[in-house]
Amino acid sequence: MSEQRAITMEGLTKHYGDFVAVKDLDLEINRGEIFGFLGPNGAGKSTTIRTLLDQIRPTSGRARIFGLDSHTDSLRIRSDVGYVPGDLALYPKLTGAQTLKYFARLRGGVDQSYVDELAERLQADLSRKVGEYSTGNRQKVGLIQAFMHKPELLILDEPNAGLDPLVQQEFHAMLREVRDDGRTVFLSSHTLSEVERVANRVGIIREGELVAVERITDLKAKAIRRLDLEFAQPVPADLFARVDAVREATVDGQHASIAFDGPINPVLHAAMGHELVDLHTRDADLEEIFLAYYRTTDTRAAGSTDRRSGRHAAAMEVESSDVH
Ligand SMILES: Nc1ncnc2c1ncn2[C@@H]1O[C@H](COP(=O)(O)OP(=O)(O)OP(=O)(O)O)[C@@H](O)[C@H]1O
Repeated sequence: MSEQRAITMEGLTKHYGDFVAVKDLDLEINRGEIFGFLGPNGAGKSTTIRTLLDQIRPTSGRARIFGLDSHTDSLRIRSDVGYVPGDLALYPKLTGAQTLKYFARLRGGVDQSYVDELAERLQADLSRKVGEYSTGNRQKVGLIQAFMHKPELLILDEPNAGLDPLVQQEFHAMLREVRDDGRTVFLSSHTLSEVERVANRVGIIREGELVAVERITDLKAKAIRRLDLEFAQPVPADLFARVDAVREATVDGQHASIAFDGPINPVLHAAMGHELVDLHTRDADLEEIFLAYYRTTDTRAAGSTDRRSGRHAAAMEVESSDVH
């Protein structure tokens, strides 16, 4: 267990027939970090995770957890991992408490007082039958079973589903405690706002390919910013069309709204010669950065024959309406 890498993926690839769900993933997750694994629905997050856990076999490439092969050493690995699947299925006739006792037995026993503490922190009602639970309550049972043996690595596939904001805050506090303990969290999500509060680094996966791996702070430094300008007179619609830094510009009469990266100077330079009445800048949040990554790659993919392009564009539209 001296291995410093919690997870190593080398050329990890998974085909379903001739469909490429995950393509050539190279990624290293260090011990003691919270890593956000981000991508829209269908990007390949769950497939990657299920490969890590040896629930499915890679078509090529390999994954290691604490230096151990995810396939040949899967039994040894399991005792050090806590996992919440994206499609958590529990026995509907057992109560939450019975369910957790069952999982605890499978683990060879856990500290019951810690289970009680987790249940209290997440405000989980364990007395009722799981079949009667809301999504959020079921998710809480999933989280407790993942945390209860204090694993070295937590692999959480979209764990926030159905949790109300207060419980989410508590859950984030629990994740930070895991990290402060030197343990590791691999957290998949389709919304950046969910991970930006807790993650040290994020990897962005799109159509099975890793398109970026960044420290959260670097991602913010690269951030696209927004500039809103109000002019005294209407300005030409293509005023910012030739400015490299401009990623997106909406010019409507006397108003312009610009998304840009890098220094502000070239943008202001383009505006010169027109009388400015007001100017307002703001940092884009990570959701916008996330969408920008997708916009760039979507443009590149335009005209490609990838049968999934249209579907992913649609998925991102739903996401953007969620965040704007
Ligand atoms: N058993 C399977 N057979 C065929 N295709 C599959 C199978 N499992 C997943 N896929 C496809 O692989 C792609 C990646 O799916 P995956 O579940 O890994 O995505 P995801 O990023 O976890 O998305 P979601 O958030 O929707 O779960 C999807 O297009 C999905 O339809």
